[in-house]
Amino acid sequence: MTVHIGAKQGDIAETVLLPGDPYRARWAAETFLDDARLVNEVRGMLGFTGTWKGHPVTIHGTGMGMPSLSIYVNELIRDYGARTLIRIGSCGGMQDHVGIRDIVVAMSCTSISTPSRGILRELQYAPTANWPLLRAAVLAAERRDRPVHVGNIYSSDVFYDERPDLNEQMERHGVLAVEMEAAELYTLAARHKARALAVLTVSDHLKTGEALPSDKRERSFGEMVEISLEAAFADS
Ligand SMILES: O=P(O)(O)O[C@H]1O[C@H](CO)[C@@H](O)[C@H]1O
Ligand SMILES: O=c1cc[nH]c(=O)[nH]1
Repeated sequence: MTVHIGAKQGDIAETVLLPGDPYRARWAAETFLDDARLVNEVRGMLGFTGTWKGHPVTIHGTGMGMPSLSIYVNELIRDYGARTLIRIGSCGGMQDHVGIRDIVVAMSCTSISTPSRGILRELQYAPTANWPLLRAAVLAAERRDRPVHVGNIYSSDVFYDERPDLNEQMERHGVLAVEMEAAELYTLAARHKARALAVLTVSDHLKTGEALPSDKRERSFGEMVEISLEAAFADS
């Protein structure tokens, strides 16, 4: 047990899928895993462990924003031995060609700041996906009949953004979508020699104002879960 995770040693799999929403963790575990059992509910942050095609998998919520994700990912890696960590999140489209419900696979993450800023200081570190996971996820996504976009995303500290000028520059420089966790996930994984990826589904669009309701964010988006599971075990 850790301060924030009540699971016993051995209750967490080496492969962990990480939605921001703990109820999406429950939905994904019930939908995609066999023999899923609750392994954490400290502070209502639900984590489940089961198997997918015989492989042990944990699906654990991170909460919203990089400080919250940092707590769970630090404990999952350092105390429970997680080695492959894939964020399954929602995001806001920032380009005209990125549509609602499209899949975005994050190759790299732009940010203003992350919790690691304190140690990276003046370094403009570029949080980057694990290449074998990225390649496997893109191949898995391309096998489906749904648009997939691969590239740079923006990991923001805020949902209610007040800097349209920055969004304009990011759109101009090809940033595909905005979310709030992946940059710190990639940074922590690099620091601890683990593998990380973010597979996202577009739930909102910054340019058109479209937005899916909360129940769709919690209980749909199955393709990003399947793509993530296929990518995690592509080499096994
Ligand atoms: O759907 P999740 O995974 O929570 O991800 C996105 O949704 C939340 C904001 O509504 C932020 O956590 C953002 O990154
Ligand atoms: O617009 C959005 C949608 C999802 N998540 C975000 O952080 N922003």
